Amino acid sequence: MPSKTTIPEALQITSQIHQKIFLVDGELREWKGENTEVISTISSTEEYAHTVLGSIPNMGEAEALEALDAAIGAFDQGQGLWPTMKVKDRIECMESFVKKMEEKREEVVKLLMWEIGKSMPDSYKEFDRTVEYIYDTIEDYKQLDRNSAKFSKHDGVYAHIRRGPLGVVLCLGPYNYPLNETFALLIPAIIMGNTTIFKPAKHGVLLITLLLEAFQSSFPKGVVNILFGRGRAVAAPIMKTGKVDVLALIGNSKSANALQDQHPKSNRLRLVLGLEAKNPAIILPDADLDLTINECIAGTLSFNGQRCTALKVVYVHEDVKDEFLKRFSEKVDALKFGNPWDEGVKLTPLPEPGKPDYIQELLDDAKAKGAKVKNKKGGRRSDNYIWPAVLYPVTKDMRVYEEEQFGPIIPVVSFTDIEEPLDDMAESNYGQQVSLFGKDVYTLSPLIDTLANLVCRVNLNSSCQRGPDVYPFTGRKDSAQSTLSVHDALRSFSVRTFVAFKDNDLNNETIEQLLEAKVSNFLSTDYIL
Ligand SMILES: O=C[C@H](O)COP(=O)(O)O
Repeated sequence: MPSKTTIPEALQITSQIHQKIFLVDGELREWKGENTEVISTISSTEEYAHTVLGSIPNMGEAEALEALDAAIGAFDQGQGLWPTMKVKDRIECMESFVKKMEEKREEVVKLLMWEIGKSMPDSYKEFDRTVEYIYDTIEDYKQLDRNSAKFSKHDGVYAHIRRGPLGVVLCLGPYNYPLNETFALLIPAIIMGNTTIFKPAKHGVLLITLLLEAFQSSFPKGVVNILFGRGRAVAAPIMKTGKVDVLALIGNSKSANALQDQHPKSNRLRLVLGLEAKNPAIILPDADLDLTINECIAGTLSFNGQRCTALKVVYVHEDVKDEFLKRFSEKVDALKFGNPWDEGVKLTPLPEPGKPDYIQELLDDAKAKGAKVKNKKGGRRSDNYIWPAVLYPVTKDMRVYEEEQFGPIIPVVSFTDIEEPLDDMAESNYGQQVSLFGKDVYTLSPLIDTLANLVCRVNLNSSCQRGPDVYPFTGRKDSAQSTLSVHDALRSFSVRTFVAFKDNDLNNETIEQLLEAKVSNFLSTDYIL
């Protein structure tokens, strides 16, 4: 693992990328219009102020509609193209892509650090986790296909049931996991036989351009179309046509709702959405505080709290509140701030110029309404960074109680009756995960049952997280639509479809011939009988 990266090295990578290229209908096309500068997140520090890493095309309606036409063409042209292609051939395309992607590991990781400020270990983890996700998806897809080889028979009717694609998928990924979360949508959508239009987020976008050629050379034309620009300029015109079958987005519900509203037949639209969350930690009086504090540090502050799964409010029982606040605050102040490649760094620059100002607003609002900053460094500004603030007591009238802060600020609420956090969770607009810290099984057991009906994942004595990627990733209320995971995503991007036939002489003969001919995925699978 390289120990350091430098601006010249980052610029060398970006200068080798042909930054004015986009992918439509199997062609890497040259963009001749306006561009937008990509400024490094590390620019928020004085040392690297205003480092321009490159630029990306500022596309609009014309390119968006060309990409849509290409995706529709690749889906609709019938026999032999992507949706009807033999499963093993589709798998070969995906294997070819992932192999080419693996060759780009070092460059992609460096751009993750420079573009979004993710620490070096976490950047490698994001890349490796994504590659593993693709291989696991391929394996799971093979298994799905193998299982579908079995015929059903009920009341004299045979059925061969498979999973088929839904159509055209518009895929929009987030800046905090520009590779992993985007590909957690894109890869299952593609492998299931859908065709796609993908637009990366505004941060973490150059690293996608590193992979354009791998996409172009691995998949038939029109299967993957990649555009750049603002969501409003690119995604909205596509939605307005009403020709998108799936909106796949990880981001905020405001964008998801706005796009959904553009679709004239939104009742036909499948939604695969990963949205906001306000995951709480609940600390019971008998919790192991050493473990709890470590888990809460990771849960609240990994990648500066810029994770939808981050712990965004801590409920601590009154009996252990003082000790928790003291020790937790000391640990927060002992974390190391620095550039992503610095050894042992836990806090890194924030990507959006407005983010530290927003955190400051939340902090000022809470302080004006009676909360105190419990850690010595809390709220200090250094360059464009704001040091994590541990806030107590936080009350319902404060903005930080309600809003998904998605950054380094930690609201703490104390309770004496467990009904208090449970009522808050029941009233919340969100329902993704919870972390529960405690030991007594007779207290934990009924609580786990209750919590499991309020959120979709209860983490016992551990922080909230999405992975391992084989586990379901979803949420209740405004937190999600559909489920992601290696296994679930294949189902989220497909529909069950089948061929049925009555048991008669003509059919018996026809089926035998179809099985023999092996020309379609139906009634002729390689694994059948
Ligand atoms: O932004 C939300 C991500 O899904 C969080 O994923 P993670 O728990 O793996 O960091």
